[in-house]
Amino acid sequence: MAVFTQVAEEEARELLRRLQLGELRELRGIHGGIENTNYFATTDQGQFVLTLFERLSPAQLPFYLRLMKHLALHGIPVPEPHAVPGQKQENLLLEVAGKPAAVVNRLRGHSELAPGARHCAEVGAMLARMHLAARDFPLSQPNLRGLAWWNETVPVVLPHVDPDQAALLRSELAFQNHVAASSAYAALPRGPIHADLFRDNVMFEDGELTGFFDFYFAGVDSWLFDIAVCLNDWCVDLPTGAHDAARAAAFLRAYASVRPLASAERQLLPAMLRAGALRFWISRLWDFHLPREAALLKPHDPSHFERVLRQRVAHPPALYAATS
Ligand SMILES: Nc1ncnc2c1ncn2[C@@H]1O[C@H](COP(=O)(O)OP(=O)(O)OP(=O)(O)O)[C@@H](O)[C@H]1O
Ligand SMILES: N[C@@H](CCO)C(=O)O
Repeated sequence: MAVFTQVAEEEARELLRRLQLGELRELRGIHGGIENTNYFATTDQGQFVLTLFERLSPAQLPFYLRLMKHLALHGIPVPEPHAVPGQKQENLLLEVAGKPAAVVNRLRGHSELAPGARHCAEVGAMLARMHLAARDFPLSQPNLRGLAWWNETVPVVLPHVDPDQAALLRSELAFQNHVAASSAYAALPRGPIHADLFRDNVMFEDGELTGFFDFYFAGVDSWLFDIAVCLNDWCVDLPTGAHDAARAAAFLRAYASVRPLASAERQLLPAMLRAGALRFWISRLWDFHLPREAALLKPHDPSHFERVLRQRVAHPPALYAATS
């Protein structure tokens, strides 16, 4: 369940009035997600989502909320956060029940958990549009689950894994540090990325993409890393983690039709697929073995991304044809 903090209807009604989003008709807790408290709020003007941030530091939130606003204003379908009219429009962070909070538009549709090549192509094309639309976003915050975090966290999870897994974590981390020091890596185009665009963070309605959401791992990093995170989720078979060449080609062709990949990106794609798998293997190991507040977390299976990483190392996919 994902209502960690109860919100009184009266408080939600008052807030929606202040935001000039209409008169509350229904407030319903959302039973999904493990990080934040979420409610669907329906008013006589539309459908919104009220999120109370349970864990994220208020210092990090303006980057996420203003990025969503920026993307929405540039025509990318993402939940648009609302500010109180008359106050500074960049002030999107609200307070509800003593917690930092936001009110955003509700996206239509549902997540496509068994995507085909057409869904992957839609996500690829929209991801490229999103990268381009975020180029002039003025705030900067690093990807807080990037290389520095992997270097910090691998030693923390090593005591919890077997010797074979420890050897793979150590060697892959060394490989990624080596890649990050290369001139090709320095040449990768960068900007704000979603960094967690899995199947459950995208909505479709009648086969059409209606939006990307859950931007709370976004940060500035290489665009290629975002592509790799998507390929590792949208274009692998669950639960084996095996690469699906048709879906990957559809994704990459659609992405490259909006923004052709640079030569450094084509060169580093296999390495970045390994990086994307390593990132989620580490975070899942961390959540599994070192739960922060056990009651709030139902950790994802870490072994899935161990399998994806082993596959990426053993069989670097030949994806280049789709990218040029
Ligand atoms: N803007 C939105 N429009 C439509 N549905 C939304 C929106 N935001 C959240 N939801 C719904 O609420 C559910 C939970 O949201 P979300 O996945 O962001 O949870 P979380 O706890 O914040 O994060 P996590 O996915 O990391 O557990 C989503 O699966 C989705 O069904
Ligand atoms: N997408 C992440 C969860 C964090 O939102 C995972 O599958 O491990």
